[in-house]
Amino acid sequence: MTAQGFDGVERRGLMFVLSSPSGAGKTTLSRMLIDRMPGLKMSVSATTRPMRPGEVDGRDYFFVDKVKFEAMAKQGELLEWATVFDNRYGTPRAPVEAALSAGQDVLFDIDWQGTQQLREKARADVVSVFILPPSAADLEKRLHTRAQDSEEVIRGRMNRATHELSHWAEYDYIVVNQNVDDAFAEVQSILKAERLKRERRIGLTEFVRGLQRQLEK
Ligand SMILES: Nc1nc2c(ncn2[C@@H]2O[C@H](COP(=O)(O)OP(=O)(O)O)[C@@H](O)[C@H]2O)c(=O)[nH]1
Ligand SMILES: Nc1ncnc2c1ncn2[C@@H]1O[C@H](COP(=O)(O)OP(=O)(O)O)[C@@H](O)[C@H]1O
Repeated sequence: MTAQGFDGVERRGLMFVLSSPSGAGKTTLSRMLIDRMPGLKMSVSATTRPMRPGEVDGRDYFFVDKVKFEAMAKQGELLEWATVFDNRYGTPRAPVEAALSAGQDVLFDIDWQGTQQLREKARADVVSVFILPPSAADLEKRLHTRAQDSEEVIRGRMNRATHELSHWAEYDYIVVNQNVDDAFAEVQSILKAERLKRERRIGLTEFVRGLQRQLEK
């Protein structure tokens, strides 16, 4: 699984994970990353939760029923999966493997349970970012302004936020999403720096040898 860096040095593709309590801004930041960062592909999850207004099957999620989800899990088609808010969510394996071997990095919007499973499978290739809301009041306001869930679902998501938050320290980076442009710039810097890490850049030895040969002439 290798990617060509923008400077021509070959490197391993990475798995870039964003997690947060619901409403903190993962979806917003993911869309900005996909639009503005070449070489990054979104992993589209399968879920048993109902589609929200404005969501598109195959773009936001693959919306499947419980029977289909169980069959996918049983046949090893999911790289990881978890139950969140009484619904099942999982990452289809094939598109991730195809993207990585085509030299792309893959972006995941998954919860802490999925992040743990990815880390167990490919620790060195996983870069994880936890997004925090600036305050509980902002989180609640964002869940309301999104206007896509019932009062009851919003209450459930607020109640679960404390549990989600408790996993913040398992992540490599923490970003507070107060101003969305600032938060995006921070997440983008993390990805740019991680792409340059020496241990991912398997083509470096050859590149430096080439430089040395040129210097010796
Ligand atoms: N483990 C795992 N979690 C997922 C996956 N897809 C989405 N999630 C998480 O499930 C939670 C609920 O997602 P969703 O219903 O879209 O609500 P959101 O929190 O408003 O984005 C979020 O924490 C997502 O990150 C997946 O494939 N695997
Ligand atoms: N920095 C921000 N300031 C104000 N509103 C925001 C900010 N970031 C995201 N939002 C809004 O908050 C709502 C929830 O964001 P979303 O990206 O759907 O969160 P998540 O995917 O984590 O559940 C959306 O309506 C989004 O437009």
